[in-house]
Amino acid sequence: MGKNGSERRSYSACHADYQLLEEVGYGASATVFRAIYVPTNEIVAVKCLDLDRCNSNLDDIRREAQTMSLIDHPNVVRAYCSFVVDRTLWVVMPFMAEGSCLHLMKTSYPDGFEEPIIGSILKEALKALEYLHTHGHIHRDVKAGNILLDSSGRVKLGDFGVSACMFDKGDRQRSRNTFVGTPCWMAPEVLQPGNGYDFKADIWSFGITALELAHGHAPFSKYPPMKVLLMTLQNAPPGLDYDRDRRFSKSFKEMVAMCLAKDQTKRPTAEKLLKHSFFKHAKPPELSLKSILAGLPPLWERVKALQLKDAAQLALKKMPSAEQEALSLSEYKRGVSAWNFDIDDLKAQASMIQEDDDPPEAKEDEEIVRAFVVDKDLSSLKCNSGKSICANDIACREIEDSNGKYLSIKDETSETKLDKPVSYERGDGCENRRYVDDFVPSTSKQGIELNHSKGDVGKKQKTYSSPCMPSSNSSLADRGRHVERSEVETQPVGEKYKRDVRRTTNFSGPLVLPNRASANSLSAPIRSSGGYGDSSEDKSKPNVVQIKGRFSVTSENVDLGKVQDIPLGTILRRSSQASPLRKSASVGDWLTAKPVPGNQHPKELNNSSVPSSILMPHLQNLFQQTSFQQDLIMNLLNSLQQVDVVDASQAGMSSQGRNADNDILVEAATTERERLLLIKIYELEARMSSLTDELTAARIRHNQLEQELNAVYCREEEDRRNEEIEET
Ligand SMILES: Nc1ncnc2c1ncn2[C@@H]1O[C@H](COP(=O)(O)OP(=O)(O)OP(=O)(O)O)[C@@H](O)[C@H]1O
Repeated sequence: MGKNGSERRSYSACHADYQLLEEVGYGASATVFRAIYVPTNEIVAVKCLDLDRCNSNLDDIRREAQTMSLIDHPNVVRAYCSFVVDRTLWVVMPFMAEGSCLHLMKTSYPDGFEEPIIGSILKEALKALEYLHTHGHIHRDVKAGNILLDSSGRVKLGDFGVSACMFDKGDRQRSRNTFVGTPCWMAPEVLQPGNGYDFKADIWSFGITALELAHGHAPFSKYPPMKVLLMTLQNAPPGLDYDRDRRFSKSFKEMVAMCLAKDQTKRPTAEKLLKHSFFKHAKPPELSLKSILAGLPPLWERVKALQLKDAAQLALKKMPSAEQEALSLSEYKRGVSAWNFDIDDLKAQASMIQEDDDPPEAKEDEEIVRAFVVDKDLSSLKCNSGKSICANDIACREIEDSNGKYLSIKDETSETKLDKPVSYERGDGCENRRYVDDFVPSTSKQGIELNHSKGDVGKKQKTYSSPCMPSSNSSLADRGRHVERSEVETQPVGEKYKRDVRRTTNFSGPLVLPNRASANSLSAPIRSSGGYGDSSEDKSKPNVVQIKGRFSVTSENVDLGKVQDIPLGTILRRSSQASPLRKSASVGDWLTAKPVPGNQHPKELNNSSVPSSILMPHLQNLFQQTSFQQDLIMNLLNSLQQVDVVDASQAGMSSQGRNADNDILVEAATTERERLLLIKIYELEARMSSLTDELTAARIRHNQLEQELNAVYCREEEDRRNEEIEET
């Protein structure tokens, strides 16, 4: 028995004992399946994480898995066991049949929940945080997507445990220079240089989650990552508006405001927050959530419908940039927490934002999809005629409708014949508000195609984002990332989760650019070689610069040898061009943050009274944060410079020669960007070196003065003594 009274069964660590059924969730780093634990016939959830994407070694992961299996609280999803299958980590956990609060909002409550529901959900999540914090853990990824509900309405905080600690040590990156985390939910101190962060970062995320549950989306969720980061640092904290959010009580507003204090020391602990009046009258979720869970279709059907909706949205947009927007939007709203700092991606996302506009309401995608009609009732979809799929089963997995036809997302070639709206009836007779929206475009050439022949399964390997895909040039890995979801669906499940867990989570073509050699090189503005390197280079291990926890950054080694060739005059010229970055105080400060070997303060380093075991983690932490900030700046720098280059090109070019010229331009911009980055680094180092020189000179001067002072003092002493002798 566990401490909270739950029975502690043992689960085998043999993958053949788990029969994977439907996909019920996908996140930035994993795909989650409903599964049967064959020895007891129990339904469980199996989360499959791609080990290739984390830097921890297996021993570390195993050790952490053991520790984490000791987590025992009714509001925390426990990892029953975990084991490695090929290059995938399987984490077995209880199946939360109603999925996440995010799922629920996306499918049925796009504008958020009523206050009593929010109170019930948040109270349980807060109990989980209290438990984790008092046991010395920080969750680091609190958000609606990680608050899970079971069929009885019980609430548990998920995504903690092996996967979390795995990424504490490693990182959740999927490419170099990829900053990973959940920007909308991230506390300012997580982004702020110097001070580090603690469990209060969870309280901030908890406050953001409260807003998410109240509005159906997190604040700033419409903005691209970079903007979210800057807004979090520079703006007043988000909150419940006294006018716009009149439907919410004063105590709710007050509770949110307490959590979202920018100064972490001013935020309450979970324990204290639980005593807030807002939670006093919160009903047990088993009672209050009953009404909102009644009559929903099974989780996997909802997930499938959401996936199709995402696909439909994507298909509607034909231009690459438009695709990027659509996906960025859907990824944000879905709450997927990984993204990259790819400049083109950021630009595409930024292109849909007008600086001074009010943040658009989170309805855009719903409106797009409202114009769609669909051929088949999605509720009739089933997986492979209802057959379950075992890990070892090579049977093809298809999305089948009741007539044995299957649905696949098809590229430009298919004629879409979609005429019947989807709707689900709730048990109480009310039509589900949201499922009617999960349609597929009738007007788009890209869309859902009804294929009458099963023989075609697997042949159709189209991409969601063909317009921006250089299919002939891209590597297998690259193509893999672009392969449409339907293709993924037609693969055997065992293959799918073993080979590319992340691919299912990220079918976002826009995040990948042409000419990139592999998925690993999604965003590599800091490169020592020209252009985007080849795939072999991409496979080389990135230089990982981590911030503790999920908020991590990777950076590639910079070939400083190249820097030596750059004339100093250029450096100085370039540095003034790069100055806009200094506009932001917080960003500007970061520019000087790069530690230069040999320039550490001697007093601190030589302080032998502080044991190195204590000092080292602090230094590492500092180093990691500093590196992160550097990457951030460099990405900002790239983004600004690239925008300039592209703007210039667009202004001066005829449309005919534009494509070819654009290629040259992009290449030139890339090389130029790298050069500028190297220059920037060199400039920082040169500055540091000159400061060191100044310091040394000052020290020497100081010593000289000290000697002179001593000499004067000695002389005075001697004079005094002589005088005394004379007097006596
Ligand atoms: N035990 C479970 N039972 C049912 N569904 C689950 C379970 N665990 C996770 N899910 C679903 O799978 C989704 C993705 O899971 P999870 O958040 O753990 O993946 P992730 O890759 O860590 O995602 P992210 O990094 O975006 O948080 C969840 O949002 C949830 O909807």
